[in-house]
Amino acid sequence: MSLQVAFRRRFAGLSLDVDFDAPGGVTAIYGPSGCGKTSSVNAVAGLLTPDAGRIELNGQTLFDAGVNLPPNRRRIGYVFQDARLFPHMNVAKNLDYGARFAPDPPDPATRARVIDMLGLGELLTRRPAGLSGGERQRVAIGRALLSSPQLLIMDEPLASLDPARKAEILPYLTRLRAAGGPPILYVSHAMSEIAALADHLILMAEGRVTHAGPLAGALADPVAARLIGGSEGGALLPATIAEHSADDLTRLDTPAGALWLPRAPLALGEQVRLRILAHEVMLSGDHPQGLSALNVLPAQVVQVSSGADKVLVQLQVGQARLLSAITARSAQALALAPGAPCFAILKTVALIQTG
Ligand SMILES: Nc1ncnc2c1ncn2[C@@H]1O[C@H](COP(=O)(O)OP(=O)(O)OP(=O)(O)O)[C@@H](O)[C@H]1O
Repeated sequence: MSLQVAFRRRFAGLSLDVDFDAPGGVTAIYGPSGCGKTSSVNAVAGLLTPDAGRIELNGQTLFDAGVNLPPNRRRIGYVFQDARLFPHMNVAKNLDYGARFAPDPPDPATRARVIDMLGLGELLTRRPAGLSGGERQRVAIGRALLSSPQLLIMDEPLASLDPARKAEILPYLTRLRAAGGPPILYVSHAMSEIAALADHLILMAEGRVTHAGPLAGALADPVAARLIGGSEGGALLPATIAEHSADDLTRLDTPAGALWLPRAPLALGEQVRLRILAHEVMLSGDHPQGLSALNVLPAQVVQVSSGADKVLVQLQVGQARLLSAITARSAQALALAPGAPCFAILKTVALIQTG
């Protein structure tokens, strides 16, 4: 898949000047409220007409001077924050409504696979009013998938759900990604969702793209981490479940080396992601002794980035880049400079299931 987006649109309160490419997989769009995320995906879907620009999907021009393909001819599935199901139709009919717009409607096996993947089999005869918010969102995702889209847009699909429902539905989205579903443009305020799902990250602020690139690289990059803000920066590593030990620990093989976590109820060989937030990584000049931390890794400083609050230190650890957030006082005491050897002490490592 290739999506190229470049457009301008002036509103009374904001001028949008958006330019990004989405190469395939899941591309997350992240940024503060009102920065133009929804407007950007609406321009791709054909729900917002730019003042000027060009939008191209898989070589087909969706928008350009003299071209403005209507939404129903763009072959884009859209999942909104609220499910927007037809209240008078049962789940099966809502799902099949999606297929009406497919130029090559899904065969019964594909329909059955989508129903199975989203756990909709038990719900087919129910009306939307009798479904939970999470169930309604699963139906909305199924309906969008059955329209055989070239691209799926999800705009804050979990935002209206409570934490329990969010946790329930996220595995369906990771499964969709793992099953090689259509490429997805995923708008979200929640970096935890993005860390579980996305391959690429687009950061926006005040109507513009401020960073675009692979997600893992952005999270471990001091400049992008500051744009993301808060305490969301830190490495995201692919990992494989490698060993369960007799003393209830699990070893994971990662590009940063082997890491030990409390026993994870996952099969050997399973692929997961690990999120190591910058403020969970301490640094030491020498190999620390007598520490309870399970994971202490030899590292080399790549760059030191001072900001208004913390100092962000990017580290090379094995084949991976990690980020550590420390105080200016600690950075000075450790005399950190590019190339300096040190030890990274990982206080917490979060395991994210991705399949
Ligand atoms: N139809 C419109 N008419 C006028 N202004 C609009 C319109 N649509 C969007 N805007 C302006 O564009 C800004 C960006 O809106 P948009 O919904 O794209 O932001 P967002 O990043 O998705 O925000 P949120 O995270 O709160 O959903 C809005 O604050 C508003 O000022």
